Amino acid sequence: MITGLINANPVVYEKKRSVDFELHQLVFSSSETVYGQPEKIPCIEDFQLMAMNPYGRTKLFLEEIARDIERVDSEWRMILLRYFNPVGAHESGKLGEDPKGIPNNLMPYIQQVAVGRLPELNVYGHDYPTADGSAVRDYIHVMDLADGHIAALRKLFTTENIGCTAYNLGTGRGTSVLEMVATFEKASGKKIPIKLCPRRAGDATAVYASTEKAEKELGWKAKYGIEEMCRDQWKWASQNPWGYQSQP
Ligand SMILES: O=c1ccn([C@@H]2O[C@H](COP(=O)(O)OP(=O)(O)O[C@H]3O[C@H](CO)[C@@H](O)[C@H](O)[C@H]3O)[C@@H](O)[C@H]2O)c(=O)[nH]1
Repeated sequence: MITGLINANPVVYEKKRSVDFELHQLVFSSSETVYGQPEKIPCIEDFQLMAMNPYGRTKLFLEEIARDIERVDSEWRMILLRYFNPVGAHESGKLGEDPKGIPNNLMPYIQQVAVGRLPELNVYGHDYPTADGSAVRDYIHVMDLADGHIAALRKLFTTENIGCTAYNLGTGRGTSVLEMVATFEKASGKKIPIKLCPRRAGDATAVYASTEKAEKELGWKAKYGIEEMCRDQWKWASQNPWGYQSQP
């Protein structure tokens, strides 16, 4: 029996292929982005879903395809894991994220400012209806995320009638962009210069997870807070300022 774990790549469902490989169990890496601009927070798994940007639509489409497959072929067992915002690195400082080019995401960008590769962080949006005006997300340590996958696989292997079920992988805590910058500055001892910029198109105001379903059904709960996320991200960055490359 093969269990598939796939990320952003589209999955093409081919009956013949699934029979050849006996692939009928799948963990899909979905994303909090499928909640779009939620009317209420925390986000609960049975909320109505929507896409606010092209990336979000890929995740939404793939979730829908997974649900369609399960509806027509009950042999399938699928878990859709909705990652919130994964950050941090392995605590050894040897494994971390190394995006190509200028990073799109907040933490890799902050990290590159801290090591001197970029001059300042553009903070997209300072007029959101949040405590400090910057957008709020649910950041989750990558090691917690990894444990969440193990819990999901256990659930998949032991639950005959799981069907196609979604779980949030988040901490349940919302943190603003400016709070994240301040926490990283503390963890690294580096000043992160910021420039307040207009909102980025396609961004939601505030998104964080309800963790109840994952806690109850997967027996999984995030252990780390933003201090540990920033500590481990900085360990990786300070030991590997140019990621896996030597300095160009
Ligand atoms: O240079 C930057 C980058 C981001 N942000 C803000 O920081 C927040 C978080 O942004 P980002 O790290 O890009 O993540 P999101 O856009 O919230 O989430 C996307 O990126 C995540 C990390 O890959 C995925 O987990 C999500 O599914 C996907 O929706 C947002 O308010 C951004 O506007 C900045 O202010 N400056």
